[in-house]
Amino acid sequence: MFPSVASTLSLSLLKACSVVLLILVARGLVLLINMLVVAPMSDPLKKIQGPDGSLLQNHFREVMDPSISPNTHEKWVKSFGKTFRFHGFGRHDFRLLSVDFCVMSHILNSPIYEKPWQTRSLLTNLFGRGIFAMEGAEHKALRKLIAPAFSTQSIKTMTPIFFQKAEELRDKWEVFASSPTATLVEDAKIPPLPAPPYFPSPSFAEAVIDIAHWFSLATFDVIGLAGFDYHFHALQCESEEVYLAYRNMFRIADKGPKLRDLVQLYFPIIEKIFPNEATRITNESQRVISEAGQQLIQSKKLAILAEKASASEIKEKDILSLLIKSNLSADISGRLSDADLLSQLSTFLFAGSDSTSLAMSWCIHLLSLHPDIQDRLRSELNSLSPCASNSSSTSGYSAPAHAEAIDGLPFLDAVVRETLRLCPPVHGTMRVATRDDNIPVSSPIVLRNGTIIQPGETIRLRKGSYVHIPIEALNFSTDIWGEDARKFNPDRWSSLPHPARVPSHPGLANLMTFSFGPHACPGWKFSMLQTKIFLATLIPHFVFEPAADIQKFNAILTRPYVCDQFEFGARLPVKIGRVNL
Ligand code: HEM
Repeated sequence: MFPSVASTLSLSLLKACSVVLLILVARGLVLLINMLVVAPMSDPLKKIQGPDGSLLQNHFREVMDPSISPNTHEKWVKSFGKTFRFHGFGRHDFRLLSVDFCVMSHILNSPIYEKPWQTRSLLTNLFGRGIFAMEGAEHKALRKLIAPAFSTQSIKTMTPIFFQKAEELRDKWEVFASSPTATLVEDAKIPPLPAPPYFPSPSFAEAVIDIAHWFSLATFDVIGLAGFDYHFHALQCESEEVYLAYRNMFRIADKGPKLRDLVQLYFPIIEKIFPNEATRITNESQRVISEAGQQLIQSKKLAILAEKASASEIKEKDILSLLIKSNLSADISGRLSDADLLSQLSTFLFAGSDSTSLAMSWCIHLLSLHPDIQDRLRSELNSLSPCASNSSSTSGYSAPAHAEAIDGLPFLDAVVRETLRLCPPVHGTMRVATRDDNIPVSSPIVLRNGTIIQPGETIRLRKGSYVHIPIEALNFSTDIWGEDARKFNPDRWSSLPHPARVPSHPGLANLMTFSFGPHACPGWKFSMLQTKIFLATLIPHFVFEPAADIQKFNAILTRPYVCDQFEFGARLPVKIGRVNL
């Protein structure tokens, strides 16, 4: 009797399971059909022109790969106008792309648009839940909190740090430039480059250095000191633990997301159950960063509490101090936990160092390709004051005053802006609509059915639609910058064409490099001044020539690679020689 009850029970259970499974499969099918067929039919973006593709074709590469994106964007703008759609994960997935500033301004300033959860999740996996992952009131409060660290006054107080690190780097490079047998990089883990093509030049010793590597060390030290009042000494000790942890983590991230990474975004459990080599390296790097960060937070907390106890005025304006101070004073409910503080620290370490180091690397690269511009810049810097051109240290004169003089040099300013325009370290970003919206356009759009949307009228976007913010494409737009938009021409900044002069956002004319709106880069002034001070310290001492063909690769940031040597990772070798003083 019992076996038959048991078998009846198990039969019922089996039936119940089958029904549940059937319901799940049916529901999945309905969702799939809705996603692939029904929803796209009523998507307003379907009406807009854009490149077509086969069923599962995507246009991610055309949109985001800097080796083809400039030509593709230009071709699409010619064919479809300034605002069009492309395909994400297949023909059903319509996404908006626009080089119309009116459209971009609306999207970047409206609270309707947020970073997609996929972007936030990817960044959270690397840095924890820092500012990059925040939206709404929480994000606004944090921006307010850190604002004093990025004020003009605060940045002025950081200039001695910029000079100190620029001079340390100059002294390191002196050794290479005066030794014809200098090695490319001291880090033995990076395989040496094959012999570079020879560029005959009587002024040159045969030293070739990887400037991307060196700027990366120097800017890491700068953000440590300026952002957290902590000295990593990465420039002096390239095997500095936290720095290496970062580099290792980015050697993985720089390869770009693989299919497995995309699947893991939707099913994070896979990473936990089947960790691969990349996961293990990332976890180990995060462990090192976390340990160092926790120590830093604790000692900073103690220092601030001690200052509080002695009733002396707390003067520190570095990012970490500001976060901790506000934490100690805010009501308990609004306080950041130590884990939150750690995520912010990790985020700023990345945001503040890598992007600026890339800006400097691209700048030297462009100057090496344009010796005439390099010479003009050197002349301007030499005319400034002896401090800029000789090897004396910054001690003995006021760094902020000297920084102000450097900041005011017109050609240096033009060279830095032009580099940031032509080689934006952030190639593009993404937003998603959290509600239905109507977006105003300033340039006409011809819909697929021939209807024309006139300037001042709007296009409709549905909740959940993705928008690509094409930073590089806007920087390369011939409508904004003129016919020679893809040329390195710093002189354009002394007579900008009208569309580039009327800023659609505050900041650097219509340069998109730092984005704009509530998520715009808070570090742009910090980065510009730091770059200028480094150039003012290095250019009067060294001459640079190209050492290899370089290409851009974009994964989170746009980094330089030696053509056909992708496997060696990001690097930018240049020939370096001493200027005969
Ligand atoms: C050349 C150097 C830099 C470039 C090109 C750059 C570019 C950008 C861009 C494009 C964004 C907006 C991303 C988005 O909306 O999706 C951004 C955000 C941000 N940047 Fe920068 N950045 C640079 C330097 C810095 C520096 C030096 C710092 C800090 C010291 C910094 C801190 C941040 C932070 C915290 C955010 C997030 C802002 C938010 O979400 O509210 N950046 N940056």
